[in-house]
Amino acid sequence: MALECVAVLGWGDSGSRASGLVFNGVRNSNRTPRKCVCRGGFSGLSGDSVIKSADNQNTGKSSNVNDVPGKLCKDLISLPKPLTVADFTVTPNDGTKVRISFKGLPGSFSEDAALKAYPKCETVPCDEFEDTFKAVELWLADKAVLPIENSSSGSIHRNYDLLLRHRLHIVGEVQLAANFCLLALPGIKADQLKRVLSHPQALASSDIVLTQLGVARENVDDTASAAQYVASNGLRDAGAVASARAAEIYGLNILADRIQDEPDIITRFLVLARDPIIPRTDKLFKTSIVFTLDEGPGVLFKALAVFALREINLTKIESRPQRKRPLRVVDDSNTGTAKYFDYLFYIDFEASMADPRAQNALGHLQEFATFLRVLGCYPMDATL
Ligand SMILES: O=C(O)C(=O)Cc1ccccc1
Repeated sequence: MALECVAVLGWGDSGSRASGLVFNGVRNSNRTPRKCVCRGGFSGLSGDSVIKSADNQNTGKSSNVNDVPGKLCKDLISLPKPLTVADFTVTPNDGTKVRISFKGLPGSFSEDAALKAYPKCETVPCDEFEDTFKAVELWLADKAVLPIENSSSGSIHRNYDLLLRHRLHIVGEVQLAANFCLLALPGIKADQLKRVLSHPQALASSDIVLTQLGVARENVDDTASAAQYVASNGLRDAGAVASARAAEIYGLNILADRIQDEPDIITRFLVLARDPIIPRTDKLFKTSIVFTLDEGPGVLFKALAVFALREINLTKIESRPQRKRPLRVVDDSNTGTAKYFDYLFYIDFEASMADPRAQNALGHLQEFATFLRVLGCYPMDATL
């Protein structure tokens, strides 16, 4: 079992700032990777400089790393190395695999999304969306991949609610064009199928082909579970809508490929992590926020204006009722008492938090929003 880690990280040269930032993290070094305890200012110092300052602290004398005897030198080399930008990159450079949690069985489209983002990752299948969050929170996984919206059926509302309930940060997005295949046991032909199992969204997106076949549709949790169920129960009258990778994993045949009604059905997934990434301006970044507003005419207009005024493009807006406080009671002496739904607004906008326009827009929004949280700032997926 790895040790729990607390690292105190120095940013820039200021000691006061350095001592202010405490986070839990995994430090990669060129020794056996493990969670480690690192304390001290790492600000802009080379490894040698750190060795020197440690030596100076012990002896009170000035020394040069080249002068120290072999034994001491060896001990010093085994000291933790200063954190570098590489420690914050998505893929460890020592060959260890990033562990990514996803909902579903191996072969599901969510696993495809994880593999698209991190081709060498180790995937961690989970039963429920909530478990993918917990896996990261409990250090069983480094990141979670979560579908958030789909070009044919829209937002996955439950996952918006989970983003708010948990404290993970959005660190990336993945857009995946799913290729839905009709799978069956080897030797079975399409006209022998009486029913087809899959995730409801895959069944809905393959409506034309399934209607032509005249089969009954059965919902299951994810596309790969459908394939696994047909294979492990040896079902000769049942097919599954799933990926080509699921066919390979569960030993099924592909009877038809690209059976979706529209040629491109895109699912957008979010990548979540315990720590946020450092926003940059040298490539396209997106920021996701959630906020609440007071009741009143034009308040949403005013909220959207903070972005329009700074020419910041919005890519998504979603509203969800506030579960804990669903109704707002408004008393008006003229019109009486009214009850309104109280909403959370989720917005994605095309700007990095390192961009002053984004900072000013959020500063402006904060002046009248009753609650505001930045869910993450992350590079846009421009691969499709
Ligand atoms: O069921 C799956 O394989 C999933 O990952 C959910 C899903 C279903 C259909 C399209 C994209 C994601």
